[in-house]
Amino acid sequence: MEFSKGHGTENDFVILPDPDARLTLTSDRIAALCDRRRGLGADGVLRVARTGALVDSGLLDALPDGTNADDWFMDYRNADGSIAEMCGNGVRVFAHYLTAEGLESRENFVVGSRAGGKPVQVHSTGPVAGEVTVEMGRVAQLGESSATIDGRVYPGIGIDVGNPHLACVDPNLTGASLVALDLTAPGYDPGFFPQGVNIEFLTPIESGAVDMRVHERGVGETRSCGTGTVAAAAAALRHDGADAGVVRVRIPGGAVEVRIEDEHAWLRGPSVLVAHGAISDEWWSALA
Ligand SMILES: N[C@H](CCC[C@H](N)C(=O)O)C(=O)O
Repeated sequence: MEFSKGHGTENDFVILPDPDARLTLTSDRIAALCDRRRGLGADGVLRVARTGALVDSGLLDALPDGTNADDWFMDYRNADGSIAEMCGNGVRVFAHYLTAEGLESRENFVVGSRAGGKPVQVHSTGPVAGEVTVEMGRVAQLGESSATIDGRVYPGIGIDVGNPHLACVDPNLTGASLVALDLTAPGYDPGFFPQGVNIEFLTPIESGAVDMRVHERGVGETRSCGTGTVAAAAAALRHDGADAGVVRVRIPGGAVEVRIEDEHAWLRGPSVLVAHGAISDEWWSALA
C-alpha cells in the first residue's frame, strides 16, 4: 500500500493515495499508522480521493459546499483516529503533493474538505519543497472562554475556522515564557466546546508577529496547527482592537503568514515532502 510523508511547519502527515476511496480507514488503523513507535508516526493522515468517490462510497453524505465531484478531497484524520473538519497545514501539504505527483497541473484549484472547498494557490512545487496559499474561508468568533494550565486561568476567545479553537492571547507571555508552559493537557470548558477544541497560547502582536504554541484536539501538542495560526491571528488582531490585518505567526515548527479581511482568512506557508514508500499490506490487514 503506497504512502508519502510530508509536513507543513513540522505538523506531519501520512499521505494515502486512494482516488476511488477504497481504503477502510478505521480509527485503530489510523492510530497505529500515526503511532511513532509501532507505525510510521504522524500528527494525522491525509487520504487523497476524488470527492465524488467519497460520496459514492457513502463516506460523504453529499458534495461539500464549493466542491465538485472531480475535485480532490483531503479526507483528514487526527492521530487518535478521529475525523476533523479541516486541517490548514494539511491542505498546503495536500496541494503540494498533488502538483508534485502530477495529479494536478493547475496553479490555482480547489481542495475539498469537510469544511467546504478550499481554493489554493501553489506558488512553488518541487519534489521536496513547496509554498502554498490556502483560502481558509470564514473565521467566526464564538465568544469568550478560558483555558487552564496547572490551575492558572488563561482567558481566550472561541474561534471557528471550520474546526473549533480557543485562542488565548496573554500580554504577560513572551517567546521565552511561552516555551516554559506545560501543554500536556490544558483544561477547557466542555460545555462551551462539546466537540472538544484545539487550544492556542500566544503573545500579543509585536512588529507584526506573534509567537504561538498549540495543543491539538485528537493529537496533543504539535509543532504547528494551520487552522490554529488563523485562530491565533484573529484573536491577536482582536486583542489590538482590529478585525483585519496580516500577522506572521511563529510556531515551534516554523512560521506562516495569515491575512484576515472581512472575516475571511488566507494562510500562506511552506510544505515539505519527505518520503514515498510502501506500507505492508499484511500489517495493514491485520489491524481491525
Ligand atoms: N486537530 C484538529 C485538526 C488538524 C488541525 C491542524 N493540524 C491544522 O493544520 O489545521 C482538529 O481536531 O480540529
